[in-house]
Amino acid sequence: MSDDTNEQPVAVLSGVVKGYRLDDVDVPVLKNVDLLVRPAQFTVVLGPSGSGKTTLLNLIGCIDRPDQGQVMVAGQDIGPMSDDDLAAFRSRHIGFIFQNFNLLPVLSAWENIEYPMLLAQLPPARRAERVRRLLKAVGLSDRANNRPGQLSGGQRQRVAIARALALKPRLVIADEPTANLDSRTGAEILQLMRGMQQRYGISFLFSSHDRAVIGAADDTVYLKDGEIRAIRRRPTPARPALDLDEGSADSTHAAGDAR
Ligand SMILES: Nc1ncnc2c1ncn2[C@@H]1O[C@H](COP(=O)(O)OP(=O)(O)OP(=O)(O)O)[C@@H](O)[C@H]1O
Repeated sequence: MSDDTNEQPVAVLSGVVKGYRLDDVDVPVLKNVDLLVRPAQFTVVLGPSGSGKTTLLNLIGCIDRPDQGQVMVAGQDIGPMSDDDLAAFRSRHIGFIFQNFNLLPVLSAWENIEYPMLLAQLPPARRAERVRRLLKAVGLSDRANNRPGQLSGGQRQRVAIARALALKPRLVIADEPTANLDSRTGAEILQLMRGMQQRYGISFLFSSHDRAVIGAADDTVYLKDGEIRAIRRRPTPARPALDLDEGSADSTHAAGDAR
């Protein structure tokens, strides 16, 4: 690896090759990618359309496996895992945030956040306490019973952030998380994610064209034609992290959000 860090990474890619087969033709997408994703940082992947950003995020998000090379996430090589093991590993270690929020429309904010914990069979009392803390942390305690259709875009993304954190992941993958928000709301969402990242020591890995997201990045990965052309890292001091189930759940959101 060419990356230089003394910290335990959340993901390490070595010699990763990934392509797709279209009409009997192999289309290479990622070509010999080496990357280290630092813990508790904002990492943004930049690149032109078709450069392989989503393909890269899908590998690190354990949605897909490499054709060649190795993808280590939270210290585990995902290549040899069965589909079931990979799915279980993904839900335990990784949260996802999407530009379209992807909330279940018939469920309330509370139920959307609780849903991953139900699937993971957490006991009811633990679920309830964690949903309460997460709603407070994203500034939506008073919207627990609202369904997504009764929330603004920014509030929906807050619910999605809380849901992404429900199983205490080490890594949150956010695909253009501010793309469908106006710039002020996008800035609030960014600030909220920064607060979560610092408070709970979570890594955020973004794909984004939003200048505000790019400007906030600790690490920026430039992808072109399936190759990493440059990595810029800002030195960031390590901070002590809280456990989601411990300490106070004070809101870390920007003022004036609870519209
Ligand atoms: N499932 C698939 N089957 C076939 N080809 C695919 C598949 N997924 C992606 N590709 C191709 O791989 C290349 C890289 O796609 P990818 O979605 O990773 O790019 P991207 O950088 O995220 O692009 P964008 O910014 O437009 O979302 C593109 O040429 C795309 O057409």
